[in-house]
Parts: sequence; structure tokens; C-alpha cells
Amino acid sequence: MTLSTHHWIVGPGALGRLIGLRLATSGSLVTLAGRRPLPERQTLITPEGTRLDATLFTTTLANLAGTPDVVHLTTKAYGAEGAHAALAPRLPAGTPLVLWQNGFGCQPRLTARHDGPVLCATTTEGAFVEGDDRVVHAGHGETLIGDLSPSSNAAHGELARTLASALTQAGLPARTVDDIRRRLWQKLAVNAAINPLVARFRILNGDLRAPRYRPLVESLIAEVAAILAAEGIDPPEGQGAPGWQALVWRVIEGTAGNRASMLQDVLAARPTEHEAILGPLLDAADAHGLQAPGLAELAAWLRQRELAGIGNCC
Ligand SMILES: NC(=O)C1=CN([C@@H]2O[C@H](COP(=O)(O)OP(=O)(O)OC[C@H]3O[C@@H](n4cnc5c(N)ncnc54)[C@H](OP(=O)(O)O)[C@@H]3O)[C@@H](O)[C@H]2O)C=CC1
Ligand SMILES: CC(C)(CO)C(=O)C(=O)O
Repeated sequence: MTLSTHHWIVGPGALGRLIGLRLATSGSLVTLAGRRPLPERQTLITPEGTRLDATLFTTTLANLAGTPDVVHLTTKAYGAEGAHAALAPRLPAGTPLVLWQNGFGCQPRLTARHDGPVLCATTTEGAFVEGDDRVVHAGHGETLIGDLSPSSNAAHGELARTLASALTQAGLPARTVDDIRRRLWQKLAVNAAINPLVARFRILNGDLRAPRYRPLVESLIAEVAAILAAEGIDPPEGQGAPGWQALVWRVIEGTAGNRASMLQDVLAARPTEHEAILGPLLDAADAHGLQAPGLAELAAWLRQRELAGIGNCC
């Protein structure tokens, strides 16, 4: 893979267009493939307010043809496996796939199913779309890339390093890690402690610091910490529950003014990524015989909302 590698981006929403436009404006060939065709002329607004324009190939999944060097799957977590099923017959065997979803649902399943190397990426970049031809890069972050093979034997290290370097040169700082499973779970832990609560109460992340919500956050963190201890997953810094508390409160502080992605989905009457975020925790709780009533109640509310037709419930 070189800088002029041909990248297919399947799922051309906020993150997909951010990656696609950044790569295209740094010399890569990019095809955006969605459920509907998008304009070929696309604009990216950088966090500094600069406007970057690029002309990309845009198509639909049904019309994809050719041979990509790498495919980035950037649908929401709940759409990833469906999109992959439609995509797979169009891909030459051995095509590398990069999964960008939050949570930890589709990653192990697609790693097992895909006929080629699979990398997982987790990013703290922030982006949102403004119409079909414009994406706003809301805030800089960092992207970690790795594969789900055991850490002592990372299978696709060279591929991950080349991709990290291409992304970094394109303005999306990225590095490889040999523990992507742990990194995905760490982000999932933060998302599980914040997103369902702010979606439930329709509040900004920073509102969780109020006396009314603080005990709810603390009790979710305690559930998450017990589950992750049983799974053998440590927080990035510190140990056990205090380490998870420090991480979650740091993120709440740092994103106090944010309307979290799950709240945005609820307000827009869209499905949420609750299965990918809460599902793995509840499955792990079951497997280890642990109680997680707070997580289970929030998962039930989010599930019920979707069963009831999304916007009409609660
Ligand atoms: N946005 C962000 O800042 C960040 C997002 N993430 C994660 O990245 C993932 C994507 O998020 P985001 O970009 O915000 O989501 P969006 O909803 O903005 O984008 C998803 C895109 O996937 C498309 N899509 C859905 N199903 C298919 C399909 N079968 N074939 C082709 N395209 C399809 C949607 O098309 P349509 O328009 O037709 O619905 C949409 O363009 C999520 O897991 C999210 O948690 C992680 C970090 C930051
Ligand atoms: C960390 C957090 C909660 C920031 O808003 C996030 O990742 C999200 O909104 O999904």
C-alpha cells in the first residue's frame, strides 16, 4: 500500500467522508460507496475552519466494480455485517478490510468471516455531516489500528503500519497497537457509562456531573469495572474501579459540552449502537455470573424504543 493506494470507503457518512476526503486531498485514490449516490464534489471543513474540496469517485454498493487495495467499512455498528454481506461478493479474495465501528460486536465476527486481512480501528476524531456534499471535522483526535490476533503474534502488522502512516500523512494521526481488543473494550466502557444515560435523560455529557446523575454514573462504572475485571481488561491508567472512574470522569469533563452520539441518534429518531456497546458487556456479565442491573435496564429501554418504532416511545 502506498500513498496513492485505492481506498474504497463503504458507508460514506461522517467518519467515512472524513477519512475519504482526508486521504483524497493527500493524494490517494478514493471511492465512496453508499446506499445512494453522493455528489462527486465533496467539501471538508477542518477544525480550524479551512475548507478542503475534492472530487472523489462516488457510487452505490450495488454498482461497485474494480479492485481496491483496501476497503474501509464505516457504517454504524448495526449496519456493518449487512453491508459486508453485500460487499463481499464484489471483492477479490484477500482484499484488506478495516473496521471503524464503535463497540465490540461486528469486529470478531467479521474478522472470522472476511476472506482477507482484517484490521480494527478506534478513533477519537470527531465528525458530522452537513448535507450530502459536506462533512465537518469537528475535533482532532487519534486513531489506533490493530488486528484481533493474539498480541504476541499480530498477523497484519505491516499492513497496519502502512495504513497508519497513510492516515497520519493525510492529517489523521494514527498508530498501530498490538492490543486493539483491549482498546476497543476501553472505548466501549466509556461509551457504556456515558451514552445510554445522556440519551435516556436527553442531557449533555457535562450534565452527568450534577448530583442527580452522578450516582447513576458511579453505579454504571462499578458494573462495567466488575465485568471488565472478569474479562481481564484493565483501564488505560490505574487499576480496577478507580482506574475506570478516573477515565470516565476525565472524558465527561473533556466532552462536557458534547451531545453524545447516542443522544443525537435518539433525538433524530434513529437506531442507536446499543447492541454493540451494551450487548458485549451484558453477554460477558452473563458468562461470568455477574449482575448488571443498571446496564440491563438501559439496554432494555433502548431496545424497547426501537421495537416501538423508535421516535414514538418514551
Ligand atoms: N462520527 C464520528 O465522529 C465518529 C464515529 N465513530 C463510529 O464510526 C461509525 C460510523 O459513524 P458515523 O460516520 O458517525 O455514522 P453515519 O450515520 O454518519 O454514517 C454511516 C454511513 O453508513 C451508510 N450505510 C449504512 N448502511 C450501509 C450499507 N449497507 N451500505 C453502504 N452504506 C451504508 C449510511 O448511509 P445512509 O445515509 O444511507 O444512512 C451512512 O452514510 C460508528 O460505529 C460510530 O460509532 C467513531 C468515532 C467518531
Ligand atoms: C466519548 C463520547 C461519549 C463523547 O461524546 C462518545 O464517544 C460519543 O459521543 O459516542
